[in-house]
Amino acid sequence: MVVEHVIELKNVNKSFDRFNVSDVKLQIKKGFVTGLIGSNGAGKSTLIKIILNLMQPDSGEVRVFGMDYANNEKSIKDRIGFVFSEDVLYDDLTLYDQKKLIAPCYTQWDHSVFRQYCDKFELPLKQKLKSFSKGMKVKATLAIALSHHADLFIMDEPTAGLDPVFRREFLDIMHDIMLDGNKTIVLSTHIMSDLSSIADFITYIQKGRIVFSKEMHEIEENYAIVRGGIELLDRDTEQYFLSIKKTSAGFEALSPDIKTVEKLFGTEAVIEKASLEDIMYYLQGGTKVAAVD
Ligand SMILES: Nc1ncnc2c1ncn2[C@@H]1O[C@H](COP(=O)(O)OP(=O)(O)OP(=O)(O)O)[C@@H](O)[C@H]1O
Repeated sequence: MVVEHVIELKNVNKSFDRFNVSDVKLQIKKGFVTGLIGSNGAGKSTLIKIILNLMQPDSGEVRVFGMDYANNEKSIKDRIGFVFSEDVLYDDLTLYDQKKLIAPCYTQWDHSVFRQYCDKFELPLKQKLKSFSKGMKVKATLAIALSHHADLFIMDEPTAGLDPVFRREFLDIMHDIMLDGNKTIVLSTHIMSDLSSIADFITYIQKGRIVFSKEMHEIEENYAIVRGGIELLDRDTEQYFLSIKKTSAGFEALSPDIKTVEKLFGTEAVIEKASLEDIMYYLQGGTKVAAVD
């Protein structure tokens, strides 16, 4: 069976006292990098925990590699490399001992790959993990994630706490992984520039709901910020915007369709391509005037 979608979530719901993940439908394509974006508390980590079966949904279906966790947990986890920015290692162990504990959990653990990454990342194997800096701990988790020939990498803010030089190195490693053609990466991050360089798809989460999942190039080519005088806005023109902010000088608005707004406003408005940051900013703050597909 060829599994085109490495991860598939159907109508997933999860309720906490003050937060709900609502009716999440998500398909992650094999062989691509998907970036999960959303503001603090939007639900990215919760979704990642659900995908990894570290948290169970109240309802809905989660399939990874076409399989469910109820019957295939071990074989699914065997093929996933995960990285969290949170501490997931045992502080009282050395990295060497931590590795000895983890290696048997994976059928394809590769000692030589682990050694290579420890050398590359300059990680001391015989030092207790509590003496590692935050960045060193992330690198250690990354070395582990990369050492068992995983097919799917799931990373929750992997570059948080990493210096700019290593962040670039991290992106190079991600590029190298993707050269294989069969690997898939899902990563959540607040660093939009990282995504512009590696993400093929962007899934945007807001208040526990998926607002959109789109191809990166589609976003880059079509989304626009439009600035102009308030007289340009009326019921007809407003329908081309997802969000409008009115200011004393006029309006600023987000459109998902640069060609149409260019035709509509010509030189009367200033029209620029929108960045991912722009899109998040406007979708969160402006007056919402249309549904995002
Ligand atoms: N176990 C839990 N019990 C109660 N509430 C929870 C639990 N886990 C997460 N939440 C709540 O769910 C919401 C979403 O949290 P989550 O960590 O998924 O967001 P996030 O998008 O990853 O945020 P950030 O970018 O700040 O890391 C928050 O309001 C959080 O308080």
